[in-house]
Amino acid sequence: MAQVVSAGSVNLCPTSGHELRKLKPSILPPKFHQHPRRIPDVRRRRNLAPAVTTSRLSRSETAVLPVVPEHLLKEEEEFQQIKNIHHKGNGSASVWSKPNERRKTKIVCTIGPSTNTKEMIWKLAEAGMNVARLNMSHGDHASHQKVIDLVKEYNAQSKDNAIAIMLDTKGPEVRSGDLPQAINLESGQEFTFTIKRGVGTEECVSVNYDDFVNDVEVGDMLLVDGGMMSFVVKSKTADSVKCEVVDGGELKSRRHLNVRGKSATLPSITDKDWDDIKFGVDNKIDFYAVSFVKDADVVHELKSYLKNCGADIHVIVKIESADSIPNLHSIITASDGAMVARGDLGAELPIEEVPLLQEEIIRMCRSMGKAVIVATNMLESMIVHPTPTRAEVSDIAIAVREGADAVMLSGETAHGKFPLKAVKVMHTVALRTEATITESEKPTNLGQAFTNHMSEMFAYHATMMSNTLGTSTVVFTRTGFMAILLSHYRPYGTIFAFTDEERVKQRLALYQGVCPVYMQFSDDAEETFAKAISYLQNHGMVKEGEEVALVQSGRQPIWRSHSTHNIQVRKV
Ligand SMILES: Nc1ncnc2c1ncn2[C@@H]1O[C@H](COP(=O)(O)OP(=O)(O)O)[C@@H](O)[C@H]1O
Ligand SMILES: C=C(OP(=O)(O)O)C(=O)O
Repeated sequence: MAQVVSAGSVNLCPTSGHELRKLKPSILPPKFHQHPRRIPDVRRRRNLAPAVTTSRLSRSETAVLPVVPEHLLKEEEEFQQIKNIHHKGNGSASVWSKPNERRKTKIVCTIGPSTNTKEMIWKLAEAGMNVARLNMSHGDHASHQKVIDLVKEYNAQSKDNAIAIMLDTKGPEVRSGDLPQAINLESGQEFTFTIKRGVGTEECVSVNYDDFVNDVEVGDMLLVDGGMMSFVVKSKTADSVKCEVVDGGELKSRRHLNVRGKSATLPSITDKDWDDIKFGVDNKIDFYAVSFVKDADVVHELKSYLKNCGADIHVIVKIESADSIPNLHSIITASDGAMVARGDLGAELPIEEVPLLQEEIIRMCRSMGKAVIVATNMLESMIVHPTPTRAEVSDIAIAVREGADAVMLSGETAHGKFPLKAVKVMHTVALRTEATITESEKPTNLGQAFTNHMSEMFAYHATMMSNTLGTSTVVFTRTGFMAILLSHYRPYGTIFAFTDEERVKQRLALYQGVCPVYMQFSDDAEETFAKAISYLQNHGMVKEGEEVALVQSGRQPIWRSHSTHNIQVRKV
């Protein structure tokens, strides 16, 4: 924690007094306008969903409008428009029953004591989980192995659904030690953190990081559990840090410990992480989520290790360290995607920076064609309550509107009381929000190099074509590359990605708008197209007479010797 955020261009945050790197001027989140309205009669008569109609307004428009007949009319128009968009996005929405096929934004679920059984994995998958996350900060290899085996078993027996597996490294995180039982700490009382092992009393608890005493200074603010409790450092000895409790609460075992404005001076990948990474290679998992990445070097190191092992595992960088912010661009460039890990991010940096960083990271990933996940506290209250707060619902809607590939559940599914309800809420909110998105920001640098990148040109034009006609897109891919590229253009319709690799099918489960399907390709392109279309028809994913945009391109186009790259419209 010796590296205070300091070098480079620094901006003194006037309200918090913390030193912050100057972020790019942020584009404020789009403003929404909610009419305090009655449900118009016409909607009631037609038995339409009594949903509040949201619409994008320019910033200059006023916030609240009185309800007059014109507005009711406009409201009905807006509602119809949304219905049409919904229809455009999902040509056959009415005949689909499975949540995963219609929702575009994916759901990552952390698996823990509440969900690590066969019954719960199956139920989570059916409720809408797309990615199972294993947090290596908890559990052991045997318990994670059991979950991996169960997810693979689910995938093997499920013909029309796939769950990706993400292994989240513990990283150089600083945690308090084990306690025989939770202790209550009152504001104003003294409390000590020590680097001595095995201490867990009412007055003092161990910290798992030997340089803790060297890294913190008198006056530093310590945050426990992402800021649920805070302490100010009063004095230090050779092995202990004496603090005063600022915001008290219940201290449980193995809680996160952050020092405001500082990152731990530890390597991003620790010995334990390398051990866990090898465990991931042995189990052919799909993604690593790498904790506390501070620069691109660590991503290069991991990628070259994976290459040497011949492992096809994608690397998602967790943006949670103060030190990562100045290196965001190079870190994301080196990776396959990023996770906005808001828990630690909001502890290392002032919390008011978190929404701005979330927007900036999503924008950056989108512009670079990388996956992006928004994580932590999304439905936190549902760990103990069966319904979410309205603020949590809004938080999910914002991440969806900002264009995240996926939203994540942590404690809600790992140790919460209502894991299935949490997934259902996330599913419903994402689906409802997606139906109101009229146009999404197009990737800025994708498509600029059309002359060099045939695939990008095809992805761009296939998207334009499917959006204009209101069709789904059907793509054939061996590596997943073309499906991922299409996903970054965010077509309104679903991307049905046919692949002859089970691993690729599983990985594509993370990507926004992609519905992966395993299918063996035949040597004949026409025969394969026909097989794919009849698969979609048989599964109720497209209807007879409907058009689909068919894409045959990518880095390794299939049937290249027989036919050229092409996009075409086919009638089912
Ligand atoms: N594999 C596991 N075994 C036991 N408990 C777990 C596991 N995964 C998660 N949890 C519990 O769920 C909580 C929330 O999960 P997560 O946000 O991933 O963890 P953390 O914030 O501790 O890194 C954890 O603090 C822990 O109590
Ligand atoms: C996702 C996060 O990481 P972890 O759950 O490992 O603390 C976070 O800090 O928000």
